[in-house]
Amino acid sequence: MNRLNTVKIRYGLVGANGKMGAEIQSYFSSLGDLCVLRKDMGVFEEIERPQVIIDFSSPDAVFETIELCRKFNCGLVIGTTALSEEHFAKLKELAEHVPVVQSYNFSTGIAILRRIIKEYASYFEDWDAAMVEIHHNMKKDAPSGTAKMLKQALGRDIPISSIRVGGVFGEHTLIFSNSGETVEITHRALSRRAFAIGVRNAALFVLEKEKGFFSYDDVLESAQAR
Ligand SMILES: NC(=O)C1=CN([C@@H]2O[C@H](COP(=O)(O)OP(=O)(O)OC[C@H]3O[C@@H](n4cnc5c(N)ncnc54)[C@H](OP(=O)(O)O)[C@@H]3O)[C@@H](O)[C@H]2O)C=CC1
Ligand SMILES: O=C(O)C1=N[C@H](C(=O)O)C[C@H](O)C1
Repeated sequence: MNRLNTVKIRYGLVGANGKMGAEIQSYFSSLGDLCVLRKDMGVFEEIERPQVIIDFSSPDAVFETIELCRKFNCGLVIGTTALSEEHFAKLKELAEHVPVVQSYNFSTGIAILRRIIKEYASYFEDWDAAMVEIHHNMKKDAPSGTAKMLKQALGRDIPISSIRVGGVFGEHTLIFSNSGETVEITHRALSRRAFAIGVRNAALFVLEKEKGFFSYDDVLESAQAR
């Protein structure tokens, strides 16, 4: 059996009643992990000290989440989007004491796409570029965190179109075009499980680190190095 699947994580969850909160609890429970702290709007249940806190909620919750990590002296995995510079500054302060993994997308496919973009962006230097991101109609922020992250990987400003429709879990298409041809690269999440798997990888990574600010790329690199 995979060694990592024998570890049972005792975790805290902020945004526990949300869509990602439900998916994380369902996936983590299937592997024997225990949710020992649950926080949501008007909800706070603490059973015992968590080894790691996971936050998929709202930017409004993040400062309190940081305080919780300080109180329990435990690491953080944060997927909440639309964070401000102040949020990042506070998360980095926290990372001086405990490990923090922050990513706007915990799917492996987006991590690969990001690497592809970084490596091949220069081939498209003279081409027009744009992005289209499609998400479910309950999503509060636009553009998506992933779109911002992919734009940063590309290293230039490009137009981003955001579409909110039905139950789409998350689609990102990067378009390169010149007068003669078009290249499109799409990533499509087929369920929220793709994110939950990455969140668990990140939680296991946090358990092995002392402190520091990490990306999901760091988590994947450390898994590849094993
Ligand atoms: N990094 C990644 O891989 C992914 C990131 N996300 C991001 O995760 C976040 C959550 O997404 P999703 O689960 O779809 O959203 P949901 O709205 O379904 O869930 C968020 C939950 O957090 C609660 N919440 C809101 N504000 C607070 C607060 N101040 N304190 C405690 N709880 C609060 C909400 O309560 P209420 O409904 O009452 O407001 C809700 O129950 C978003 O930022 C989203 O973009 C999503 C998927 C993947
Ligand atoms: O809110 C969502 O659903 C998602 N949010 C993240 C984002 O904003 O990029 C990741 C994923 O696309 C799903």
